[in-house]
Amino acid sequence: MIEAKGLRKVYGAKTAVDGISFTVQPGKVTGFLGPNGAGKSTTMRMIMGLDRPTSGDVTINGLHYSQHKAPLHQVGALLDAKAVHTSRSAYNHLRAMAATHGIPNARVDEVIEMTGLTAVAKKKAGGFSLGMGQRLGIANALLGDPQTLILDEPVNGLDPEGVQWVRNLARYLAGQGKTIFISSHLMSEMAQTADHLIVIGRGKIIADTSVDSLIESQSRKRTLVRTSETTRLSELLARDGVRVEQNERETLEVYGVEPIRIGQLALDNRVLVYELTPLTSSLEEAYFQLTKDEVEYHSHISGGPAAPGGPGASAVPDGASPAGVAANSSATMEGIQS
Ligand SMILES: Nc1ncnc2c1ncn2[C@@H]1O[C@H](COP(=O)(O)OP(=O)(O)OP(=O)(O)O)[C@@H](O)[C@H]1O
Repeated sequence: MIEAKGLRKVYGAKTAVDGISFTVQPGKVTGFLGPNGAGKSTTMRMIMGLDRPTSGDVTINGLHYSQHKAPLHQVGALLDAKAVHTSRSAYNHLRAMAATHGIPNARVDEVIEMTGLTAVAKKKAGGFSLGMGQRLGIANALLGDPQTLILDEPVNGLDPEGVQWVRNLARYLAGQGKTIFISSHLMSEMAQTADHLIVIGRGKIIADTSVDSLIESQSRKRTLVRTSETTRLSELLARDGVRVEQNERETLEVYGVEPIRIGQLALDNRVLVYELTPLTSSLEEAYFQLTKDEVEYHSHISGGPAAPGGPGASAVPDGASPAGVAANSSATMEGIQS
């Protein structure tokens, strides 16, 4: 279980994460959803002890990352693994990592198999495609058979088969009772993978709910009504203060009331209705509604957003990534190996 309480991270003048509290439960896939710059990666880095919170606290199974005696068995993470630059083969990289943590080679074979890397395991990881790099990052995260898995945008740049694979893996591991926390800026992806969603915008939590409840809470209640007496039914509804729109002939869209109320009103007034269909927003619409004021715009004209390590960044020594964390800098990857 991951528990964050009042978690906050300020970089200079920028509040990346603004006092958020949430719990990520075992046995579920929890999606961490938000537009670019919302604070997802910063939160995940704080969970993994890579960034020190400005205030607040976050624990994994009751302890800070650094307090765990065998962290690799507690939590594995793939953080921002866009590329893996190493001259070692995937196999040797994982073996070196396993050796430093007393993990048997048999587990290396297992994770290579699980992540579909068998055919390329002896090849240099530096030459891997994006998808293979992601798989290696996930293999790395799975090495200690951790109870908790944290994946930051794991499907970015993957082909449909890779996306499906990550989805199945997440669901399989959650089914085994593990805590799975996955970030994404794509609602469509999360809707198919997650049981629960934590939505973040500009460093603040804007929803912490099940996928179904999110749709329910965001969708404006609308009913499609087909009747040959649109004018009469519109007048009857309007008399009750109900908003009605006529889009096509014999078709009304009625807002904010249950279909049964419309049906009853029609029946009481002997108006023939031949269709009453509740309309719900898609999850994508619900997400857009929720985050439309929270999107952060960056100018990329003069160098883009502040680079990590910029003013006010917390001091994490180069190559000091905790074991079990895959990252996209070669320095960090080598730091893990050594
Ligand atoms: N080291 C840093 N120094 C200064 N600002 C930072 C640093 N790291 C992140 N930020 C800023 O904090 C905010 C949150 O960034 P973060 O990377 O956590 O968002 P995100 O939700 O993961 O976004 P994305 O989907 O684009 O990766 C952004 O405005 C970002 O520019």
